[in-house]
Amino acid sequence: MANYLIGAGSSFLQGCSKIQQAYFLISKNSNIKIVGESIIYANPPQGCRDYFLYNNAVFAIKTNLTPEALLLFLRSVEQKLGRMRAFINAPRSIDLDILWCKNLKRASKDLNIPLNNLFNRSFALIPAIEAAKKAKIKLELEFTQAFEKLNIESRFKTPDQNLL
Ligand SMILES: Nc1ncnc2c1ncn2[C@@H]1O[C@H](COP(=O)(O)OP(=O)(O)OP(=O)(O)O)[C@@H](O)[C@H]1O
Ligand SMILES: Nc1nc2c(c(=O)[nH]1)N=C(CO)CN2
Repeated sequence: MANYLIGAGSSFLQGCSKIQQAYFLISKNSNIKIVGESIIYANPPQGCRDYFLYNNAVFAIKTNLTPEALLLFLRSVEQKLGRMRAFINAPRSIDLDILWCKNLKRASKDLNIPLNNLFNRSFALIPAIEAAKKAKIKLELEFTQAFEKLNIESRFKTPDQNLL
């Protein structure tokens, strides 16, 4: 069984519920065991010019599926939850990405592990570290080093803080 970290993001108003539904559908797959999860964060969009807040969370899982089979399964969950790909960075009901896998790397057009930009996207990195900690998964030093470079206060604002 391999340990993976799965990133979930939604830019819909009901983003939290999309992430909860994704969690539920993943937990129903008999080949996957969820072993930890982060809280659901509300973050300003990063790396794109959206106006709305995103919800983001990370699930730590154990599975025997190959990375390719896991990605196909995650795509099927996205479909079930109404994911459309109208254009690049289009508002998304749910985006599920393989962020990282213990002792495994991939670098092809269709699958990068760790996911490109994981280490400079605070919306993915912070919940990834949290989920791994809950699951007692030991992460590489690269995670701590990247975390220390983040300016967390300026990157994580709750909706209430944005009104100040
Ligand atoms: N680790 C990975 N997890 C998920 N998709 C990946 C991964 N590595 C490469 N991809 C590829 O990324 C492509 C784009 O995925 P998607 O449509 O979810 O993009 P996006 O959500 O618009 O952008 P982002 O990459 O920022 O999530 C897919 O075709 C997929 O094959
Ligand atoms: N905060 C946040 N920003 C983003 C996100 C996301 O999930 N959260 N996803 C993007 C495209 O994948 C682009 N920007």
